[in-house]
Amino acid sequence: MNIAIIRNPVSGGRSGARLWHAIDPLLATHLPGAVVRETSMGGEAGPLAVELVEKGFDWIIAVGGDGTIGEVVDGIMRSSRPGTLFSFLPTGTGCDFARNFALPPEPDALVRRIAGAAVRRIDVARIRAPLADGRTLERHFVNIASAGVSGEIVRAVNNRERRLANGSARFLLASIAGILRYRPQGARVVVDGQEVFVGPVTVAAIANGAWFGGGMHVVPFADLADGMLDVGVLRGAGRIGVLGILARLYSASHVGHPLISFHKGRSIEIEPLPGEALSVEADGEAIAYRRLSVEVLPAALSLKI
Ligand SMILES: Nc1ncnc2c1ncn2[C@@H]1O[C@H](COP(=O)(O)OP(=O)(O)OP(=O)(O)O)[C@@H](O)[C@H]1O
Repeated sequence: MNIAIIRNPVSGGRSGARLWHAIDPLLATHLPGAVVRETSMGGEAGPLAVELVEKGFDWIIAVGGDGTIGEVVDGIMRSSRPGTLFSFLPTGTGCDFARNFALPPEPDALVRRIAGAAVRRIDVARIRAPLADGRTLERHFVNIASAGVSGEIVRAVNNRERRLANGSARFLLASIAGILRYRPQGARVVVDGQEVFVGPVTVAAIANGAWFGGGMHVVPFADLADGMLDVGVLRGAGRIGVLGILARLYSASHVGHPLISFHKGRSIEIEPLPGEALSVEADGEAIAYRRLSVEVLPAALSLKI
């Protein structure tokens, strides 16, 4: 099998680099012949995945965080062979997608696990945004896309010049700061053509996986392989109330809170009401879209993990 590894060398900072140095010498034994390509800047992993698939590689392994995983999945989905095998070795900061799988933390066990894993099909989500010139912008995500304060938090977390902490602590600090600054925006949420909410929103998340924000179990019912997307909507609320809910997200004890509703569907729209603005992120990366128009692609990804 032709194996290509796409590595983001800056993912996870120093601990990501340490993990990679432990993984690298194991490749020759467990993934013989694997070609390693490193990104040299942000946004390169997706086009690199397309290039490698078109060159004939039939198994692409992402090494990085959620952003890199999402970009590589997007590349595979855009390629002419979207059924190409995909795996990942999580070396990122938040590693929220990896939380959906019980992966061993030790490098040797991790590489063995990937090498010997069976292939399973999981769902992928596709965002579509119409452009003024009539074209449609498309991007896939595999874990969660969201709109609201989470979009602002992701922008702060990914700002490499202003980092106060590492790992999940960085998400928590950015979340507290983001919530204290945020004013809920008016939005409309539509699930399979039915309007499920209109009004001020703090966060609306469209989930394929169950975790975001460095360990927040935000949509705990989300199932990667059910052919559906789960939606969690946290309505506009006072800052202290939202900080209280933030504390509950890690243990999923926010479920049942009167300000939160959950929905399930195949096609989801989250759009700002006139005069309002939503910050949007997908797989932990800020994206320039102002609304989310998402559909599920059931069993689209051949995941070997
Ligand atoms: N060579 C590079 N130099 C600088 N930035 C890069 C490079 N390669 C990728 N990037 C960018 O690095 C960012 C972070 O990547 P990634 O999500 O993989 O790691 P992370 O942020 O540490 O982990 P997580 O998303 O799990 O919290 C992405 O925006 C990606 O586009």
